[in-house]
Amino acid sequence: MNPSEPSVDRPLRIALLGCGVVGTEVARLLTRDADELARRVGLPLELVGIAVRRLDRDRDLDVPAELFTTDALGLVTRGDIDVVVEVIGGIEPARELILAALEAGASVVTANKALVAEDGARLSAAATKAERDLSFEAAVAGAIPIVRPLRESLAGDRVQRVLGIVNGTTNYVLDQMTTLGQGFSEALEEAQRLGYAEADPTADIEGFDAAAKAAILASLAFHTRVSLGDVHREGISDVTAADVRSAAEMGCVVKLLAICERTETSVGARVHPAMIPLEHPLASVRGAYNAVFVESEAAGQLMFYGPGAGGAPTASAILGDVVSVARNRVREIFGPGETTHADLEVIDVGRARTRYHVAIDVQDRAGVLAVIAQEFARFDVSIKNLRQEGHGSDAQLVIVTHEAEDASLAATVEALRGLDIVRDVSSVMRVEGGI
Ligand SMILES: NC(=O)C1=CN([C@@H]2O[C@H](COP(=O)(O)OP(=O)(O)OC[C@H]3O[C@@H](n4cnc5c(N)ncnc54)[C@H](OP(=O)(O)O)[C@@H]3O)[C@@H](O)[C@H]2O)C=CC1
Ligand SMILES: N[C@@H](CC=O)C(=O)O
Repeated sequence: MNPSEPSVDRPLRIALLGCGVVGTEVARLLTRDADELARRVGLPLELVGIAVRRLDRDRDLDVPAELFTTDALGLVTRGDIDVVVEVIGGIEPARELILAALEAGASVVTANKALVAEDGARLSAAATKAERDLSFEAAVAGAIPIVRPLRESLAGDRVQRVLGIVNGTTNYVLDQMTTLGQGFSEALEEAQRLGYAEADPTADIEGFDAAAKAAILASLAFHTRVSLGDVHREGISDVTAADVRSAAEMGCVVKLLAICERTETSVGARVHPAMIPLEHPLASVRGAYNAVFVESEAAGQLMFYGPGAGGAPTASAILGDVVSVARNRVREIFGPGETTHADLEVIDVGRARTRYHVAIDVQDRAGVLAVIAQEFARFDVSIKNLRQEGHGSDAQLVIVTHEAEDASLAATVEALRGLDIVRDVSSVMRVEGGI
């Protein structure tokens, strides 16, 4: 057989698991663009079933009612499915369904970052064993191509750092708070209404979603397995209007960042709010947009930017994967399979190097600055700048440190809290990206 000739000569059958914000758009594009997709793949793609939780729901989708089923397992194991698209979310039943689909001979496309971050190694091994594809471009940063660039385009380079805004909901909320002075709850409700948030928005707000994406990015970028539990995680629920103001006074903006770094022998991944200077490219990432900076040895700095959440943008990434795995099915090939072959130590956030912005409410009396400075020096943390606001019982010191180990910075803050001249350490936030 000529390897460039298709070895399958019938329409490819697609099963869709989930028809919510993302699934609805996937089904819409698959049906609307059927002819065009058939030309790109080499064979027609036929949507043969859509698994949902409830059949009685009103759906804004023009497909035959008989496509819908509540028997997702029956759908993926019926024996003639070529590609399963999983957009249910969460761990179970998504994991069971994906494993069953692979075992039944289907390739799988998923947007499920929670599952890929938690059990990516098992899913990947199952795909390799079944000689099928497992693709998850939509799991990180919505429409932005970043999984494939890390897994394929940069596979010959040495990536040193990945710094990104990878959660659309929290970026939307922080942006609304910063630019419109909107309240936290109001902004979150809006993000939910626009389809950006997870089914349980705690996953967004508390940083779990971004941490899952950081685990996937670090695993791909550094070719070593980084799991969700390895990622240090802080969300944005403690970010106050005062933090946002304080950042603005320093010429900064508050963003929820995912930071993945490697040394010769180790990797680290963390997610937390941070102040970044307005002139930094990530500062201008607005609304539900995402951006991922990649620093690699040979290529230098690369930036990937685009819509990070929402039905249509996410469906775009999924359809890209569908076309890609369908082309492989047509030729009966698969790959590239597991790419995490290095075995680097995953280090704790305490060993990460960063800077802190600290606002300390103090009793303003003689020698107070010396006492505070001494605490920083005791933990080997150097002060970059210090400014005093107010005086007497209203005095506040605002300090920005030089880079130090996160553990030393945390110990300094702990020690400050124990001083009798300190009324409160009212804000502690990491500072990233220069200034
Ligand atoms: N929304 C976004 O912007 C993005 C989402 N993602 C990921 O995409 C996935 C889907 O997200 P989203 O579309 O927003 O989620 P939704 O909550 O909008 O949709 C979930 C869908 O799954 C169906 N479902 C739930 N449980 C089951 C079950 N046990 N069996 C069959 N179907 C079930 C629901 O059925 P029913 O309709 O009957 O309730 C619904 O159709 C998640 O993994 C999410 O993390 C990734 C990138 C962006
Ligand atoms: N809830 C997620 C959706 C996309 O991954 C987000 O807000 O980024």
